[in-house]
Amino acid sequence: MRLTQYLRALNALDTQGVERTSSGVLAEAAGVNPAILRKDLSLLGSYGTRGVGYVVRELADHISRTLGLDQDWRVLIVGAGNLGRALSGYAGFRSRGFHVKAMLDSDPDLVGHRVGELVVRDAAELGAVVTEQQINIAVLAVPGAAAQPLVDQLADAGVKSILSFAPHVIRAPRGVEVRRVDLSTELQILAYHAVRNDLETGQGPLSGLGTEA
Ligand SMILES: NC(=O)c1ccc[n+]([C@@H]2O[C@H](COP(=O)([O-])OP(=O)(O)OC[C@H]3O[C@@H](n4cnc5c(N)ncnc54)[C@H](O)[C@@H]3O)[C@@H](O)[C@H]2O)c1
Repeated sequence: MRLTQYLRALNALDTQGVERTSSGVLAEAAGVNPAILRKDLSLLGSYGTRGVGYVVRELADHISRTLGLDQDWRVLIVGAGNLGRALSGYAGFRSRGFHVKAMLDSDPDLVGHRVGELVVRDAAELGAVVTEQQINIAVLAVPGAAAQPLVDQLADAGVKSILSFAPHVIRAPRGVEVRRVDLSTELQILAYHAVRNDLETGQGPLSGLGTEA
């Protein structure tokens, strides 16, 4: 999504103390074509001023509002294993408006244990926790086979946005947005590009194979 790329670039400029920027600079920082950026921003109703450009903070706030990032997002993490614990401790969520409010696990040995500021609760309490903590986003950090039943339970409890790290394909219930993050696939894509690149530049272990089919 290009708006998130613009926002990341604007936040980086803001952190560097840059107050105004041009479409060319912003497009380069976001890694997109300047004409596309200008079109996207004009669709948002945000026109840069000729000779002045865009006011960095103002535009970042405008994009944040458009993306719903000015809201208070209350996050539930399901799965208090390696990944769930790592995610719950990530400070970058809070600074972007995502507040981890609860963590669940089905393992009785983990229930009741403290992870940072949270106490792991029993997965059987899912519905009650969603209501009590007014959860609007859930993150699944559970084994693949556990993901679909949890998505269905979360949907029944009223959660409409779910991010799953589980490797299984998930059927999203009606009205629920499920996004999957699959690091293994991303790594495979990266490996594929690295091999292609080596073949094309004549470097690397497979270079002797050439690029012809
Ligand atoms: N997508 C990625 O990039 C990526 C990267 C690492 C791990 N993963 C995936 O994330 C998941 C978690 O990985 P991990 O290393 O943290 O595993 P882990 O085994 O350390 O943790 C999984 C936790 O889920 C709990 N759990 C199992 N079923 C549950 C249920 N029904 N309700 C609540 N909790 C339940 C387990 O008790 C365990 O504590 C796995 O599916 C793994 O394949 C994905």
